[in-house]
Amino acid sequence: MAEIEQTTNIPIYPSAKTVRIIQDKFVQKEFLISKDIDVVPSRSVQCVEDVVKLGEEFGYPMMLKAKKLAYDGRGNSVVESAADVRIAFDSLGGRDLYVEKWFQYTMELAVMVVRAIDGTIRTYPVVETIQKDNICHTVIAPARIPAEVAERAQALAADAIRAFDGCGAVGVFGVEMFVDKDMALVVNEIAPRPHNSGHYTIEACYTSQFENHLRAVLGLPLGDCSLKVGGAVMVNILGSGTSLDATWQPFARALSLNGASLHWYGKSAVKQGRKMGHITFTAASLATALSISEQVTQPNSESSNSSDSQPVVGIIMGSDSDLPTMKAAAQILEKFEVPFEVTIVSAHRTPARLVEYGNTARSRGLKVIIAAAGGAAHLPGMTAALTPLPVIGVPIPLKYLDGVDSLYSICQMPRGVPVATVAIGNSTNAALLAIRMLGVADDSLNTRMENYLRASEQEVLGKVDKLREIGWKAYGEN
Ligand SMILES: Nc1cncn1[C@@H]1O[C@H](COP(=O)(O)O)[C@@H](O)[C@H]1O
Repeated sequence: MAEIEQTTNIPIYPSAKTVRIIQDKFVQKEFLISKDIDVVPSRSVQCVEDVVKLGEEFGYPMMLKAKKLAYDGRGNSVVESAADVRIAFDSLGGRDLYVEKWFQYTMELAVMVVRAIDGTIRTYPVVETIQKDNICHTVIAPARIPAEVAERAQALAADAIRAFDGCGAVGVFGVEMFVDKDMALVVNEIAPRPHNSGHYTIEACYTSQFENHLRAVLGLPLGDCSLKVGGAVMVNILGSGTSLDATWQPFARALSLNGASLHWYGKSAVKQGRKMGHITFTAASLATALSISEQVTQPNSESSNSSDSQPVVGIIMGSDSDLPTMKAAAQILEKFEVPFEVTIVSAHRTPARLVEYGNTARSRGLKVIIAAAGGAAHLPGMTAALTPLPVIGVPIPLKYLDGVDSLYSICQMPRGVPVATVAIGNSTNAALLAIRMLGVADDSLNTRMENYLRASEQEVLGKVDKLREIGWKAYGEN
């Protein structure tokens, strides 16, 4: 921060300098451990050899992290084994790095802490943070943990910030921690600033993290950090592809909900996975706040009020000439009463439509995509590259090469972008696999799948009886 001439008695918070001091101190585990703070062990590294040496001490996997500008899954890399060290190191090349020991956690918690100039410390409630793809998706306040654990978490967060006494650390800090299977707590990261896991405080607490930050650095009395509602759920809204319409969908749904407060950040461009805003749901109880939030986050689930016919499986095919092969998939989904949509998307003839379909599939509520194409069958692979949803590829047999060309171009995907490929022309199996995937979150589908398996077993056993009864000659004439 540039030098600012101090014209009043209001102290000026040297944020950039403090951030630097704290960052440097925090990566030295000895600093916090010497103050009896339980932290995930971490150590600064300068070169590949340093990382390899720590691999021997910490064991693999380990996290390699950049000291600065590492957030939302960026600026860090998992080191699976000694063989991965160089790749991981080079991927973060040229930055100040540290290595963190792998920690097997059962839950992630966060506590916002505010420290006044005179050293007074206040803690906000303990919240649960739920990450997907290394980005925080949901913050639940208060965390669904026993009171005794919450007390320990607040005390640990306060102690962690107290450890920086003497560094000029004033203002708001986000303390993130892991919970292990025995409910032990260790500090994972400290963000020396107002934090995403504290955004819920705007609507849910008497004094928001932002107001308390200002109060702290201006030397004013700190405000009340406690909840003024029964519960709050903060949901981050991430860019859905580059589509403003698709990204806006959760806001459109939240506009009609009581207890939903919308924050759109007004960023100039929508980018896939970028935080574009957040919505905080508050209510007299956490259960109610959660169920309101589900009307935005899971608009197709039973707990929300939306219609049952919202498609969860998308069947796409390169041409209408693929429909005779794909009919069987539609019939299976109909039989299992799984809502689905069918449309034509060609990777080569309608590339822009493919990008739009892939980028918006998830936000439109689809859970699985079945993609069919023949010949140079790039549709399934390109779709899998655009969406995190599972994609099942159906190779269509054409006049030449009997579908082997389609099979190879669908299943031979590069590492990192999987397509589950079924047998040539077997769209029935594609639909059955999609239903099994949906069964992970809907047990009634598993029951229906068991019945389906039993019915096909009975069908074969019936044939066995008939063959035995009438003999192979008569059976063959039937
Ligand atoms: N690979 C590809 C890209 N766009 C269409 N196709 C495929 O080309 C085949 C022949 O399409 P058509 O019958 O329309 O000529 C179809 O199997 C269709 O999936």
